[in-house]
Amino acid sequence: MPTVDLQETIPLTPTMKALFCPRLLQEISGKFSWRLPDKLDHDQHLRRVDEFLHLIKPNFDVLPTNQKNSLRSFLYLFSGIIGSTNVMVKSMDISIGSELTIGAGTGSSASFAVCLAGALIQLLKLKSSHSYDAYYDEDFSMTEKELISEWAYNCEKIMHGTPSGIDNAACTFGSMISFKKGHKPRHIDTRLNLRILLVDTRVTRETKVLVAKVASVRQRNTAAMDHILEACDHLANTAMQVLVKLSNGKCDSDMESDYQHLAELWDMNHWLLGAMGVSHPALETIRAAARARGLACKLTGAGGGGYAMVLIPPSTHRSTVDGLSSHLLEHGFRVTETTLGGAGVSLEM
Ligand SMILES: Nc1ncnc2c1ncn2[C@@H]1O[C@H](COP(=O)(O)OP(=O)(O)OP(=O)(O)O)[C@@H](O)[C@H]1O
Ligand SMILES: C[C@@](O)(CCO)CC(=O)[O-]
Repeated sequence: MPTVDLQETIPLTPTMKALFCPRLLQEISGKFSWRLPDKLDHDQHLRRVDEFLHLIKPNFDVLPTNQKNSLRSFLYLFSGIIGSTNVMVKSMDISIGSELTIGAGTGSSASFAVCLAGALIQLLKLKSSHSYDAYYDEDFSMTEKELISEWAYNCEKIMHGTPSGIDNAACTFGSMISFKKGHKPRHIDTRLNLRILLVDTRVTRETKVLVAKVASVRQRNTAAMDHILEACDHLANTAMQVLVKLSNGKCDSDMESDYQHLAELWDMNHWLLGAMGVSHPALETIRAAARARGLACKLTGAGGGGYAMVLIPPSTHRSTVDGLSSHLLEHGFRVTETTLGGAGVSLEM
């Protein structure tokens, strides 16, 4: 795992002895299957993983949090998925890379877990198929994607404590999704080329810590915070309507006003997040530079540093985007021009 500067050799037979055959939740009988990630006794399985890691790595507690969580998630998924089958596993090399900055609000933990769960499920498919070619070119089915997302959600619990499930859903299904905790993600078919500047503040932070901070602000100011959260919900719903309109729109002048409306919602969302206490001086510096050029800018993920996103409507002059990028680069930020709505989990073999 070069991204977290970790190279480990994990003994296979002791892993199988200690962690294979995960248990179902107490109230459910039968044998655990990798097809039922939500029925796994998460706490018990994670406890076994932690005990095993302390056994094979006596210095486990002094490792950096990044490395600890990556190892815990890896063993959790490997034993949870492969260890619930009678597929024979042999020694293997697994290497996981990423282009994302870790702990910066672009869901690197979910993307890591989604890729790993996808790879392990594909390995199971290849191992349990009689013909090696049977699954060679096939991508994941919708049911498989749902399982990948659920496994990744379990890993997010290891990383974040109380994740909503939005990051694993976005990483798995790609495109754009409408998401509310506890509900199935809804796919929005926008066919939009929504351009953004993704700006890395280079201020690292931990999502778990920020989420806990918001929870404590809410505990002291419950009614006010609930109104802010409700306002965020309204903004998101309106933004979705605007995105759908933009995706179907044909008339340029309508499009321009829809983009302006989206920019307004973009800024309002940032201000509400700021009221919850998750902005940062570096994010405000980036926002000021974007504002000076008439562009909307908001924080992403849990805030507190990490990334800002500047919306670039199609009418924006190239010189405006280049001027903003140079300005931000000169101030030590990293800038990537990209579009929103990637492909989701997919196989390349
Ligand atoms: N390529 C990778 N290899 C190994 N571990 C990774 C990799 N990418 C992410 N991780 C794990 O994910 C953790 C980062 O999770 P964290 O939630 O703090 O950041 P994030 O997911 O980038 O931010 P956010 O959840 O706010 O979008 C790291 O501590 C590490 O354990
Ligand atoms: C900050 C948060 O909304 C996303 C982190 O990328 C937390 C969550 O939804 O679990």
